Amino acid sequence: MSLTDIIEIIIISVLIYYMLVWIKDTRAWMLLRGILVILAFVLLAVLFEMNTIVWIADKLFNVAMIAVVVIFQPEMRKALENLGRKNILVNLFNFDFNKVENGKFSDKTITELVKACYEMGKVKTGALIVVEDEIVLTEYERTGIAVDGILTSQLLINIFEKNTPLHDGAVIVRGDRVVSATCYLPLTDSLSLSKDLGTRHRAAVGISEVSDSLTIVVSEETGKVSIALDGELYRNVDAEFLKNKLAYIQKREQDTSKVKSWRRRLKDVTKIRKESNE
Ligand SMILES: Nc1ncnc2c1ncn2[C@@H]1O[C@H](COP(=O)(O)OP(=O)(O)OP(=O)(O)O)[C@@H](O)[C@H]1O
Repeated sequence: MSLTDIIEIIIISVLIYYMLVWIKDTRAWMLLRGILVILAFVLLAVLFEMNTIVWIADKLFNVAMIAVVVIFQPEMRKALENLGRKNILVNLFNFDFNKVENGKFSDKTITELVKACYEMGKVKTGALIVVEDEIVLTEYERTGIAVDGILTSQLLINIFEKNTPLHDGAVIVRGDRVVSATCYLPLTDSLSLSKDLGTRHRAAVGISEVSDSLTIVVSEETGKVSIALDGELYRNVDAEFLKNKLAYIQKREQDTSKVKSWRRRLKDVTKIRKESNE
């Protein structure tokens, strides 16, 4: 056995491990159990030489593979997006062309967001605000009207004011700017979401399932503020909780851009050296 074989075994083991973890974390787990039942059935058919069943199973195999890809398209897409999001790829190939350098939002933006949400809650103005993280939401941004303005509580309150042209749909926030309003988001088909929640909350959970964004919902009915993050809905949160979650997203961005800031620091050092040489 050569060194290459050992490396190959390690790579395949790691890939199988990550695939099993992925299957366990998604709806694919149920599917895998279903497939195992069918495989056991086919195995029995082979053992007892039930040739017609074996022939049907053989013919259905290719169709089943295509069906799996179609059924799990959202999960596969998310898995690939997660792969592309990993620091190694992003930093090696600099794939995040759409991200502005130093694109994380400031503490001021957090304060303005929290202020706007609770002020809108007080007067029961409905709002849906998506705070983008690493995954760029261009395809959803395109469904709305471009705004590209610095985020302030006044701007958000103005956008969501009832009977104004921009109040319907979602606002997308990138860094310290509101990039787009009236955006249409994908709705979740989660059955675990409470029946008393309507499409605004479903849209918030929907976008959190397909991206790493944090979405804030202000209910028009109750004035309560909720957060959707990683497919979970945190209902009726207080200002402190919202602030902490936003700070967590802000820090997470800072963590992923460690290599960038390291590069920037390297550039600065080279610049200082050049200047001192001159
Ligand atoms: N797919 C979507 N993308 C973006 N915004 C949406 C989407 N679906 C609904 N909305 C927004 O939600 C509003 C309707 O909210 P609805 O009353 O159905 O939701 P809700 O979850 O009960 O919220 P609320 O508590 O505010 O009533 C729409 O007017 C629209 O602004």
